Amino acid sequence: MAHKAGFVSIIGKPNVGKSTLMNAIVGEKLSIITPKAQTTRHRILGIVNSEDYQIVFSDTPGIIKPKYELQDSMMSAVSLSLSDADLILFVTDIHEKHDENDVLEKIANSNIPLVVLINKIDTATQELVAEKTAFWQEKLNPLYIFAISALHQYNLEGLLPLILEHLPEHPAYYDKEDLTDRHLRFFASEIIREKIFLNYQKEIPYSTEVIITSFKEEDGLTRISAEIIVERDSQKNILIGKGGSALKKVGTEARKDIEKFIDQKIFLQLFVKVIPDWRSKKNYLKSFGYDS
Ligand SMILES: Nc1nc2c(ncn2[C@@H]2O[C@H](COP(=O)(O)OP(=O)(O)OP(=O)(O)O)[C@@H](O)[C@H]2O)c(=O)[nH]1
Repeated sequence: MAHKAGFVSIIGKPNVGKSTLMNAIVGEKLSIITPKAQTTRHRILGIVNSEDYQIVFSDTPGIIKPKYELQDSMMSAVSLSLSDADLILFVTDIHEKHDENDVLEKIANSNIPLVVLINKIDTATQELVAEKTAFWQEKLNPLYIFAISALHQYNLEGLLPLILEHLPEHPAYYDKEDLTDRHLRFFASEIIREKIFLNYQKEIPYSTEVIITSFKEEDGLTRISAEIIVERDSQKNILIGKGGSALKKVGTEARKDIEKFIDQKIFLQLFVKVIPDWRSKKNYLKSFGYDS
């Protein structure tokens, strides 16, 4: 059999379960998963390798209407991933409302083979599943529709064979040993950001960015320093907490997860820095890796 390789884009609104799905398929915790919307800002690649194929998954930021610069650059990540995909997996939450016709149009008009995944069916009745299946059939006329639960890994078995069927014959794009094209430091920053999302309320998670300023592997120990960027002094105070208690909790939780991920002891130092209005400033966004 000839070798197959290609790109699969996982697309959908925020919080529908894209990261959960990709992680279930890739089998490693590559994307961060939290119960809050829009936690995925970057285009993350997960790669599934075997002797005969290589599937490159991109997990795009949830589809949204751009409100400020940061969201603009998220939308261009979505467009980019539509442009180079061999197959689109459109993920929708079974309970989601479908008011974004512009986005659906973009997908329907892309001429790329389309599979609709109706997710979170563990939270719905059979009648609703049937109703939504008919709705998406009519709306997008996809090649296939699967009713799934990414979280409980239900009805995902058919997905891999279907993807392979639509992958072109092509040599591998990435080294077969690699699981992802991102460096460990990227995952370290994503894990820290996940802990911020889990530990703080309201606007704090959306006003922060994490930058790894140093990542040094020594014998048996990795030393990591990270800056947490916020927009205002008041946010800095909340992040740090009374006597540093809040930041300490984030640091401890992040350290444990990073240690599990890289399978090595780490020493983690966190600093909080205020950059007023960083989300609206293009040059900062660029230095954080959001290139538009
Ligand atoms: N009940 C149920 N919950 C699910 C399922 N799949 C995902 N979730 C939950 O939905 C929430 C969002 O999941 P994510 O995978 O982060 O969603 P996402 O689409 O990647 O979100 P963004 O990164 O914000 O675009 C998490 O709390 C998941 O545990 C499912 O099949 N059933």
